[in-house]
Amino acid sequence: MTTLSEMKCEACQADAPKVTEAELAELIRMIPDWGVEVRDGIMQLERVYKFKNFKLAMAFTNKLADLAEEEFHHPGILTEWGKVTVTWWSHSIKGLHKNDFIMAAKTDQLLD
Ligand SMILES: C[C@H](O)[C@H](O)[C@H]1CNC2=NC(N)=NC(=O)C2=N1
Repeated sequence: MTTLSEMKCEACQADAPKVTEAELAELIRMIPDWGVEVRDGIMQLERVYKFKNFKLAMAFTNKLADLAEEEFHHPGILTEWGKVTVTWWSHSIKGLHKNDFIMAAKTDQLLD
């Protein structure tokens, strides 16, 4: 069975469907270190990664930027000393698409 991190994002059209509640319940279990936040009515996936210092946090941030460009799907990123907060949602549909779960799983792989 293909895991989320092995999947590719699909082009995110403005009329693409948000994940249903049932899909959300199934997909969130596949990325157990991620939480769901709602900001300005927009559902988002979020995880905080901890690092030993700012240099390591920045190195992770740069790898994430490359990943986002490869998939042309981009996160919110807050990079601080020893900490990177990553937030995934689909701007075009103002909510969560399967792409966001794929990218969250791929983000976790950057730690390997
Ligand atoms: C213009 C629009 O932002 C682009 O088509 C892409 C770029 N990256 C993106 N990233 C995310 N997270 N959501 C989008 O809808 C999105 N759209």
